Order: sequence, then structure tokens, then C-alpha cells
Amino acid sequence: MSPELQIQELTEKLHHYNDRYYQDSVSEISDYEFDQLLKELKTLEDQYPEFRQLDSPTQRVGGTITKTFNAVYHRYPMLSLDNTYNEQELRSFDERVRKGLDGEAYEYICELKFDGISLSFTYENGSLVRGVTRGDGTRGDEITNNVKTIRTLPLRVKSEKLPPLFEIRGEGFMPLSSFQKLNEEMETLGDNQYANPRNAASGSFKLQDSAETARRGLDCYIYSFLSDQDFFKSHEESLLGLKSWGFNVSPGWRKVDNIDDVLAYIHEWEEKRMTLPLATDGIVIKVNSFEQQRELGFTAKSPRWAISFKYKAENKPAILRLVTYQVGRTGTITPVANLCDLTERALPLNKIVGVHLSGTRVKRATLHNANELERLGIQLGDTVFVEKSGEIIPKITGVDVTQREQYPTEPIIFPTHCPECGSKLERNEGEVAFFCPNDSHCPPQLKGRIEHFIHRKAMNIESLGEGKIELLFDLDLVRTPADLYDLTYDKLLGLEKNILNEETGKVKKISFREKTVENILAGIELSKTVPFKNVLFALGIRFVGATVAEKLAVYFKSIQNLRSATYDQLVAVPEIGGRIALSIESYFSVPENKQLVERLEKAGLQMESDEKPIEIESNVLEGKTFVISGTFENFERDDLKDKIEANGGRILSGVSGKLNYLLAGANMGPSKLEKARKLGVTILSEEEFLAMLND
Ligand SMILES: NC(=O)c1ccc[n+]([C@@H]2O[C@H](COP(=O)([O-])OP(=O)(O)OC[C@H]3O[C@@H](n4cnc5c(N)ncnc54)[C@H](O)[C@@H]3O)[C@@H](O)[C@H]2O)c1
Ligand SMILES: [Zn+2]
Repeated sequence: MSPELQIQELTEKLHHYNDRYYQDSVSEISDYEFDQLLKELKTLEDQYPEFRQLDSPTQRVGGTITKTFNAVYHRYPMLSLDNTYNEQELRSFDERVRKGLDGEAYEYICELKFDGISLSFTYENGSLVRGVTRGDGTRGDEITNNVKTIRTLPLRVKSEKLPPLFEIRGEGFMPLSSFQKLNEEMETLGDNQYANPRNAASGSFKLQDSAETARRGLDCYIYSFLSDQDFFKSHEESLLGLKSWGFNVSPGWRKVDNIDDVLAYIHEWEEKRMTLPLATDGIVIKVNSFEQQRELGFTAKSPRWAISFKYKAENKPAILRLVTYQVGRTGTITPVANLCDLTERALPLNKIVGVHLSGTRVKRATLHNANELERLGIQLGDTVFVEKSGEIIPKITGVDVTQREQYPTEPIIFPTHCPECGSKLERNEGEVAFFCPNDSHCPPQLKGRIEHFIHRKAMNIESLGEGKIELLFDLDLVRTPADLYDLTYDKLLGLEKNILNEETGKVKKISFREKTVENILAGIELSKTVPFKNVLFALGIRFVGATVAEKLAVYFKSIQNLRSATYDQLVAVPEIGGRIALSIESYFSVPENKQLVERLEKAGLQMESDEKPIEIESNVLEGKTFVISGTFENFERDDLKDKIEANGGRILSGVSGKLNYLLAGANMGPSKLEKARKLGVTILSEEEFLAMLND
């Protein structure tokens, strides 16, 4: 693959994971894997800077602002931290610091890296006036009412010496005890549980209802102070100052004066951090002197005077007792390893006690697919290595075949039929996974459809979660998405179901009371206003993801037009290929699907689009190319792109010799600006751009 394509692919992949992580609070891969991909991209970009994408994830903070809160600009940008997983790189960081400081002596402050979300608090005349999330680093969501529920955060600070305006920063987190309590409650309500305390904190700080936020018992550790005056001389002084004003500074920090002592601190906390009442994922190292911090400066994304060291996932041997097979929402069959500790070989085969790993008991680990079984070459009874990092599903990384002499093993036989519905399994050419083709009757697939239907990017019915759907499905009330619209208050009130938590063995009762029922119905009602493109995505037509659905909605404008479109009409749509066209045709040829769509139409869902394709305003920018960078007063970035295209201009992905204009907003990276200057690209301000439009 060419480096250009590689860069494009990696960029896209990372955008996808960022989106899932920051918007949906879901990690599809481990942080370690994510960070390795990011590193790979960075290396490629350094080698081929001309192919770096406009919005490369190496250049900016991964998060975004939401539409539900007021977005406010940060006085001082909120950046990320560079990270590493190994000591060698940490020593290289130390080398860079040494060089950057030209032989001056320096000290480090080591702190724990708390796993939550960054928050920024503004104090005016000693009073807390604003609390904001990091967002995209330039702008964040204003969540003042929610941060005021943090009990340890002073609303007023009394000290004669305080500057009239200052900002403090910290990590908002959910203590492990609150996390456990919250998830237990959510389980009983049939709501989706949070995968880890970080996601729980992130979700809870962004609730609309502050009373609910208050109930969830959030907390915050403060780690930085910012003001326009030189108030403190060092990070150490600021931590002591913050503490003396009553801020919640975590006591674990330490000042050291060389990298070996940093490493000692890291080793010391590797195990000890498991005993803390909150989740941590590493250590943060900061140059102590503020003067020296200024000398070292920043990259586009992170300070050069700090780095985080992240602990790698724990890896441990265990015994593979049994392989079970899960049927996923799309029919994919996933083999799952059932594990126990090495000392528990004598237990009966079906007794799955699990292994102790990273502070939790791990009973199961994914084996992905049949190919992976082959690749690992594992057998039942084998001694395997298990790894777990944070919230990620544990996985098997290898096998110790030397143990087979002493402990005989048996081959694993992959099933030929679906464990849920008995259909014969199939595998598409070139694909690794077997799947159950019975998509209209296989229970997990039916449930999966409904779960997809209510997803945020689809019908966005927040009041229904996995547990609730399970209950409605098992009681035969909802078998297809259309059934949701036939639910009534009387049908729902008082429904109950016991759910067994396989991990803990505890039984929980889900029951629908008045408030729950009202919420469910209100959520379903509200979904009738969701635009056509979402409805189209919600149908779950194969290969029709959110982006394709949007294109189809803009082009065909209604379900009526789409349903009657021929293959040739479908492939005539820009970016719609034969594979998608065939899938759409085949979807509408199935009687069950036709009926589903008709019922949804009757229920009153939006089946027509009022979205317009980009309307041509003028051709004043005809033949001109643009790259947009930074933030703007009058436009969101996407609006600006639309504006350029509506006036005949074209957007390019990176600064190159071919480019006509670099549209430079606030806070853009200096390297891009410099490159544009070198290549003689005209740099436009927002005002100049507006003037150009009005020419
Ligand atoms: N698994 C995935 O799919 C996925 C996707 C996107 C991001 N991620 C993870 O998230 C990371 C990016 O997130 P990020 O930009 O917030 O970086 P980060 O979480 O690695 O580090 C920066 C953050 O650390 C926090 N922090 C905690 N304790 C601190 C302390 N004592 N001092 C200073 N800061 C402290 C701050 O909130 C700061 O913003 C990635 O490197 C990756 O590990 C994972
Ligand atoms: Zn099946």
C-alpha cells in the first residue's frame, strides 16, 4: 500500500475509534492498540508530511462538543498528553527535556493519572462561575450546574492573595464504589450499564438533569492552576497552594530530580494503584518549574514538558476449560474461552471460576473466530495466556504447549449449526467469521435489530436499553422494531423479569414502574420526529451505514422513491456502488421487510427528507482550492466547507504546492501556517474570505 493510502486509512480508522470513544463511550479496541495505531500514523506523517490529512488525529485533541450544552471557548487551550508504555521512550523524553533546557538543572513532579474526564473551572473574585469539559480542546461544553454537585469542589475560595480571575483544572471521576452502585441500579432498571468508571464519569457529567448527576456521587482531583499573572513559580508550589485553599489535590504526588526516581515511582504504583478508590491508568510526569515549562513549550496537541506513562495490560496463564459460542446481533458466531486458575484443574469442566486479573475475576475471553482458534493452535485443557486491559473484553494471547505432556488436551470442534436457532452456519468467501443466515427468526439477531434501531445515530430512543429490550422480547411484546409503536401504558406497567448476571451469579429483578413506563413511551413518541436519514439507517439494511443512509436520503428524498428505485438508478447515486445497490434491492424484496416499513410509515415515522443537496449560491470560487484550519467566529467547520462548495470552490485534504488558499482561523497549528508560507500559498483570514464571497 502506498504511504498516502496508508495515512488515509489510519486517519479514518482513528477517527472512527475516537468517535466511538468520545461520543458513544465505547472502546472497540484497547487504549494500547489505539495508541500504537496513533504512533504508526505519526511516524508515517513525519516521513511524508505532504500526505498528512487536514484533520489528522495526531494534530488535535480527540474529543468534541455536544449540541446539548452551551459551547464555550477555553481561555487557555485544553490539550492532551503525549504518552508512552515503555521505559526507553521515557528516557528519550528525559533526553529531550535535558536538551530543551540547555543543561539547566530540573525536577519532575510525578502524579497518578486518574481515569476520568478533564474539567476546567473558572473562579471570579473567589467564586466558582463556570465548569467546562475539554471538548475539542478549544471549546468545551459548559456544565457548571453539574460540576457544582462535586462535594469536594469549593464554590467559594477565601484567600487575600488570590488573583481576581483564575482557572483550575482537574480530572472528574466516578469513585469505584459509586460506579458499582450505579451499575447495579442500571441493571435493575434494565438500562445499559457503563463499561468502566471513565465512561460512567463522562456520561454522568453530561446529564441534563443535575439532580441525577448529584445522586451519582462524582468527584474530582485538581492538578493545575492557571492565571494571567505569574502566581506560582512551580507546579509543586501550585499543588501546595491549591491544597491550602481547600481544593481536592490527590496526596500521591512526589517531587523527584532524575528519571531513575521517576521509574521508581512508576514501579511503586504499578500494584499499589489497584488499592485506590478510583481507576487510574498510569502516571503523569511534569517538569516542575513554570519557567522551564515555558521554555519547552507545546506541540499542536500536547505540552513538551509533560508525558504520561501508561501501564500495560496484565497478562497471566490460565486453563481453557470450555469453549462456548455466542451469536451476535448480526448473526456472527464468536467462540468464547471459559477459564479458570492453574490451581483449579481438578474442578468439574462446567465449573467456571475464572482467573484473577487486573483487580477483577475474568471468566471468559473472546477467541474472535475460527481462524483465530487455528492461529493460536489451542485445545481444550490447554494452558493459555489471558490479557485484560481496562474495559476491553479479555483476550487470549498465546498458549504454553509444553504443558500438554503433563496435562492432556482435546481438539476444539467448531459447531456446524447455530447454537441459538439450529440453522446451518455459513461463511462468506474471504471473510473469517461464520454466521447464522437465519436473520428473520434467530433470537439474538432479532434483538440485535431492535438494539440497532434505537441507537443514538438511528432512532435515538434513550429510554430503552438492552435489558428492557430483552424483557420486551422475551415476553413476546416486541419482536420487530415496528412493535415498539404498538406499546401502551397498560401493556407495559408492572412487567417483570429476573435477569441472571452470569459474571456474579446474582439474580436481579427488572420491573417497569410508572416513571419507567412514561419515559419509555415518551422516548418512542419522540423518535417519530427523527429525520428520514436516521430512519433509513435504523432499518439496518446491510451496507447502509449512517453516511450511506444520509446520501440516499438526500438523493431519493423518500422511502417511496428508494423502494421503487431500480439497480441502475441506485448505482447512479454518487458513491453508491453495486454491493450497496444489490443489498437495498434485496432488502425491499423480502415480504417481512416490506411489511415492517409499511407499519413504521403508519406509525408516523419520518419517511420523507427535507434535506437539500448543497444549493449552488454562486461560482465566485470556481476553480479555487481551499484548506481550512483552526476555529472561526461565524462558521462551524462543516458550514464553512458547505459554503465553499456552494460557491464553486473545492476543499483539499492537505497543504501542498497545488493549493490556492489556506483559510486560517484561530488556534491553528503553527506548522501548517509555516508550510503554507514556504510553498507560497495565500493565507486568508475569515474576514478576507467573507470579502471574497461578496466580490
Ligand atoms: N480505545 C479506544 O478506542 C480509544 C479511542 C480514543 C482514545 N483512546 C484513549 O484515550 C487517549 C486519548 O485521550 P486523551 O487525549 O484524554 O489523553 P490521555 O487520557 O491519555 O491523557 C490526557 C488526559 O489525562 C488526564 N489526566 C489524568 N490525570 C492527570 C494528571 N495528574 N495530570 C494531568 N492530566 C491528567 C487529563 O484529563 C488529560 O486531559 C488515547 O491515547 C487512548 O489511550 C482510546
Ligand atoms: Zn441462529
